[in-house]
Amino acid sequence: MLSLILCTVSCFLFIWWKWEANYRRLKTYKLPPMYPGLLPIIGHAHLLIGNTTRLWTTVQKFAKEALAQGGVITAFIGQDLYYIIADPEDSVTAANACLHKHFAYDFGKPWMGEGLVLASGPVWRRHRKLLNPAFSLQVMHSFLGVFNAQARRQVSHFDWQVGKGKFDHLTSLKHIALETVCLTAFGITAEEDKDFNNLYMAAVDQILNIIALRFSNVWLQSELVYSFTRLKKKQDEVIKVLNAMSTAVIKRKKELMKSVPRSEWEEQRKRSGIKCKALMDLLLELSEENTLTDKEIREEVDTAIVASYDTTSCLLAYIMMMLGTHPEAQEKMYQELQEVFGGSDRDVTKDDLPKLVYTDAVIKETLRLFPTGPVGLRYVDKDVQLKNYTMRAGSQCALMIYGIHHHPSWGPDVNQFRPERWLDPNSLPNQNMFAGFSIGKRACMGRTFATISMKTTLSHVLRQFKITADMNELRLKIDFLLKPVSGSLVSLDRRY
Ligand code: HEM
Repeated sequence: MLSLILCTVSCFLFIWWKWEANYRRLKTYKLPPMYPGLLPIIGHAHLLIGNTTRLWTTVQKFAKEALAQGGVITAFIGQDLYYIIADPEDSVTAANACLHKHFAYDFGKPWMGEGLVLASGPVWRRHRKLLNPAFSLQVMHSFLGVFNAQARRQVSHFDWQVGKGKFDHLTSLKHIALETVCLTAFGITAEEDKDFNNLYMAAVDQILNIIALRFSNVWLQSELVYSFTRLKKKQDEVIKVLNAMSTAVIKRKKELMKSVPRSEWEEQRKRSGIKCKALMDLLLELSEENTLTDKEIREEVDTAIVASYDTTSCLLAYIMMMLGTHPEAQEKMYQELQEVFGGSDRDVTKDDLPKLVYTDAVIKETLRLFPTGPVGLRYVDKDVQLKNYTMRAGSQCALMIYGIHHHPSWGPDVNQFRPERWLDPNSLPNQNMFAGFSIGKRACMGRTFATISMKTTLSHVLRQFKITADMNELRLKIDFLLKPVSGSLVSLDRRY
């Protein structure tokens, strides 16, 4: 017993000594101000422990402190030094210099492997270049037929709720968004088994929650400790469901391609209006050429599904709630739609898209206040010079997108929902101030996809319904993405 106590005390003293030595070494550099509440050994980790609602509160506090201290602060999580950056210029510098993702992204690798969001180094560079053509404006415009059809399906889902009071509109938005990515990026009809889709979407929610919990509860970061937990068992179950989706998508696409000769397939694609290769066609072509392995294809399919449907549906939910809370903004948007569509319920065309200026402002303003990806975490693999500090190689950095969006340069009404601020580009602070689709070389590849599909959905929904909501009811958490815990409720009345 005595030897066990002695052993535990010695281990503790050794860890403490190591932590102190590391801390004293780093303090010899000119560091940005330290966030209050530093404790020996664990640093600021105690502020992150708990559920992911608490994590969201802590992230907001870190961002506000960074802004109060001139844009950059530091914190320790265990031994790791973090540069927490809310200064827009420094964020761009850091985002472009540090292309390596933080180790927390590895927690998602049993699911998405080296897919674009998680990959680093040469794999990321190669895949980004290979997949880039699938996100061109031409490809996105060719999806407009599907976006319109899906927006009409969304309207018919919402029809059931008219006049019935508040309902949770996120579930329906998610279903339609999942179908949309299958129809566009993968060129297949979505899984018709509703139960399977529900199971899949629940599994996505669970895995994102698990990843966030592993980051915030630091003892779970050790693979050894984690392997003995119930959370790990849950993860294994959930991953089986997640992989079943990408396997089904690839299988269905391959069957579809086999059922018709190649020449006819190409002809069909031309007839469907898709002139360049959509993501799945490109992936399968790269597989035929042996440029990508089957495993890499599955990982990119997993990545594209979740990167697209979960983000766009959450943002659409926030936008509808914002419009429901701000009837004057909703009325302005409705007036714009009346002007562009001349009072008809016709489909959105590519010529309409640039005319939807106020709609675009509503999307950006909501994303500014509710950034779907509120923080980007990166590994600092070399010394990086910021405006006033040098980030040291071997440390970590947090790009505080939420902080950038609340920077004082936005003006005294920074916390208010005011889409009008986007209407005069000259009155906007510089372009680095908007980081809703992230910033720098690793910014979102699906920005155009997301913007066109959301504009199309909103154009159809707003022409049909008047929305009422109360944004104060919304409770948020960071499950990797900024997600509602509860209260994503709206009520709908028909316009006519
Ligand atoms: C409202 C919708 C969307 C928002 C707000 C959004 C936001 C973001 C953000 C913040 C990142 C950086 C993530 C990080 O560094 O951790 C990102 C990356 C990414 N997004 Fe999106 N996204 C959206 C929709 C989409 C869609 C529709 C697609 C695909 C069809 C997509 C594909 C990607 C990919 C592939 C990356 C990784 C890029 C890289 O690391 O090189 N996103 N997105």
